[in-house]
Amino acid sequence: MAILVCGGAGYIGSHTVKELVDTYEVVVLDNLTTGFESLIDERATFVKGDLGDGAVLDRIFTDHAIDAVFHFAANSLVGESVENPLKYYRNNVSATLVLLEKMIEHNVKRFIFSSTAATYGIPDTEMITEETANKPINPYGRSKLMVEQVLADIAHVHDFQYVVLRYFNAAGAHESGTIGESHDPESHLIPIVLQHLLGQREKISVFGTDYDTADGTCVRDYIHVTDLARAHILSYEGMAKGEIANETYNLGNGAGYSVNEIIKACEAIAERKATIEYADRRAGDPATLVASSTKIAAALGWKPAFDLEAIISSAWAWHSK
Ligand SMILES: NC(=O)c1ccc[n+]([C@@H]2O[C@H](COP(=O)([O-])OP(=O)(O)OC[C@H]3O[C@@H](n4cnc5c(N)ncnc54)[C@H](O)[C@@H]3O)[C@@H](O)[C@H]2O)c1
Ligand SMILES: O=c1ccn([C@@H]2O[C@H](COP(=O)(O)OP(=O)(O)O[C@H]3O[C@H](CO)[C@H](O)[C@H](O)[C@H]3O)[C@@H](O)[C@H]2O)c(=O)[nH]1
Repeated sequence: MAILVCGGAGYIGSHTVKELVDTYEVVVLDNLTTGFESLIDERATFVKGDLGDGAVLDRIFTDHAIDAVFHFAANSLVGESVENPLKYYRNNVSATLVLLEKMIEHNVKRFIFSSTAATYGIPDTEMITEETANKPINPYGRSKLMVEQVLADIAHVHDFQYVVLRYFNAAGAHESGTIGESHDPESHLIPIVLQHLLGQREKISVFGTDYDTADGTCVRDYIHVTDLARAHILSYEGMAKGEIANETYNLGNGAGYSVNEIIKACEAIAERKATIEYADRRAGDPATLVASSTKIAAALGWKPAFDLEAIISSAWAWHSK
């Protein structure tokens, strides 16, 4: 049995492929719009193509005995989604519908979906559980929530099971040092700070200092990419064993760090001093997003193995190379 990883040339997808290939046959489908072929483990079969191309999916589902699809492929820049909503609804929703139709047609029954904390919008609680209301405030978050709703509807009428994983802030790099966070352009805080400390950026802009948090900067929950990868494998195996089906889980460390705290932690690991510019708020940023991940811990025994220091150290090792 094989696993199809859509978006397996991207940051989180490629780390998950690396965890999968020891045990499973893996097929990666990616159009390389934001991903890199060099990140894909050579033991996986790579098909360059688009999620929305039914003919490519027909070929993959005919040529390989696919038991499950892990779906990472999406556009995921919040600001861009506000500027260009149709791109997000087309790629994150419409193309996903083609994938789901082809799965049903070819009798592929298991699906793991990369969702996001952005479905919660600006939550009215500091510790977000899966019961916290979904009120996305941008097209990116809405596009992910739409797919979540589609999944519930189709699982109702088809022989089809899914797990939705709502990641908080993915960060860190693979322990082998061979792959790490590679977005171009990079928008995420930790790689930006590390690139600056390596002399690749002039300064760091801190977006907003007047939030209702201890030091005025935004607080986020950073989770190691390998912990995310392992949650996918546990979710798949839980579904395959019949232990879980049609569930939604948060994935975070349960600890919040402010932008200032992240910069300080990066400075300590890199043993270098950053040049910081305090800038205006970035549109669409909630003050605080911290996950309660007790639901997946109870259901599947998932627990993060990496704390903030391990996350930043692994990212520093990758970026320094
Ligand atoms: N990085 C984070 O902190 C974070 C947080 C929450 C959720 N997510 C979600 O996790 C997933 C992976 O994020 P990432 O940071 O690895 O992003 P990424 O951009 O590195 O990876 C996405 C991959 O999907 C591919 N892709 C996009 N559209 C495609 C299409 N139509 N057909 C085929 N391939 C396509 C891209 O080429 C890329 O390789 C996304 O769905 C994202 O929304 C990420
Ligand atoms: O140069 C920078 C970059 C970021 N930040 C701040 O650092 C925090 C973290 O920002 P990231 O861009 O690293 O991450 P986000 O919290 O914005 O986004 C992440 O979580 C979101 C859910 O809320 C989405 O899922 C998204 O895909 C995922 O990357 C935010 O307060 C942001 O304003 C800065 O101050 N300066």
